[in-house]
Amino acid sequence: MNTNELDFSIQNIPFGIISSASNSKKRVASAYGSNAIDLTLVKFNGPLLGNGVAEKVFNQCFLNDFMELGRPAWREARQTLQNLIKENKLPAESLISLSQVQNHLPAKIGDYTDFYASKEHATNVGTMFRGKDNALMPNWVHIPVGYHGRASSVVVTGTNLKRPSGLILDPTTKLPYYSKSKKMDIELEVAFLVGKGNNLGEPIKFDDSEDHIFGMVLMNDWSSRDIQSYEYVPLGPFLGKNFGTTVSPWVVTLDAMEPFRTSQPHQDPKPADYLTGSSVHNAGDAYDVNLQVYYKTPKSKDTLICESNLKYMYWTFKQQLAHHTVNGCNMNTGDLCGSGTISGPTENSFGSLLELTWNGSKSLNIDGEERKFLEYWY
Ligand SMILES: O=C(O)/C=C/C(=O)CC(=O)CC(=O)O
Ligand SMILES: [Ca+2]
Ligand SMILES: [Mg+2]
Repeated sequence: MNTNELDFSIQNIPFGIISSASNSKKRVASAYGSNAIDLTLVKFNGPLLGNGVAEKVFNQCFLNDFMELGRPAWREARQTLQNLIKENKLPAESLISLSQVQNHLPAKIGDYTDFYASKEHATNVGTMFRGKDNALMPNWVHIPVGYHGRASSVVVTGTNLKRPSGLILDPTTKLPYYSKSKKMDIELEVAFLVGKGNNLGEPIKFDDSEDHIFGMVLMNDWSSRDIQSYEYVPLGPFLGKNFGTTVSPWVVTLDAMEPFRTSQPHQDPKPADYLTGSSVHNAGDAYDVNLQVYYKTPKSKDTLICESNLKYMYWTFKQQLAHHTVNGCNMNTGDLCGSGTISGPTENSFGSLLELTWNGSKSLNIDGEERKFLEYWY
């Protein structure tokens, strides 16, 4: 098999936390081909990771200590691993089949913020919640709109979540009643993890923002639409969102993403200077990454319901980080920032069931079964 075609090619070299049957201790790993690479069993001799530093930061149950070292150290780890792979010198004992490892939450996440960066998603949701004349608020094209989420309920993919209950509106009586959510939804997102933070009062400049981003994970911002649509006025998402958010276990660094750089959607009006920096505006700060959502019922096969792309984000991660800190807000190592639901221009690229079924007004065909939101037996 050509390993360049694998998710875990020599270009990728992601970082994550694993444990295994033979060693139940959580520790830092990378992945190559069909194996995890246990980084506690690899020798790192470089200037930044030698002298016992690697042993210290890789013998941890979260990536935070490694992330705190900064981009030159992340690069050194990546290059060391790429060289060892090329020379076929990875120690045999460091390789564990991915089917034999358990993946864990990659970082200790202190704070979680979720943005709202797809213009198509914001317009679609706004149309459904507020009507088409108030769909996209006038501020949306000037600032990357976001809200503070809840870090405690961010868990690794595969963790079971319970359907939330709460107050939802009865459209006839116009009064809320307590119920299990009947409109359980997903949100297709990519999130970045902050590597190095900033001091309170000292914004991260747009031009420096990439050095503060450790890497990206896939994220599902599970959402209860009936709880959300009742509670969100005027302060925004709360219990409809904070019952669980899942992230992928492997963090893909920005260096791995370099070949996929592309332009973001045209920004008109041109954003404020702190959101564009000194470079030519929109010089390629977006990433071309195909994203897919599959729906599976207990009986069905995996059924493709959405094909989107990370490049549809109107506001880039660099702009989001510059914006988040422009007022002096401090970010810490391990903070998680979600892109916002990544919907594209066509109907099959909508990143939530809310949009794909237009708030339940039409159904999806899942391998012969009809679905609107995530099944609820009334
Ligand atoms: O009230 C609205 O317009 C909707 C807000 C959200 O659903 C927030 C959210 O999670 C943003 C996103 O994922 O793009
Ligand atoms: Ca979201
Ligand atoms: Mg969520």
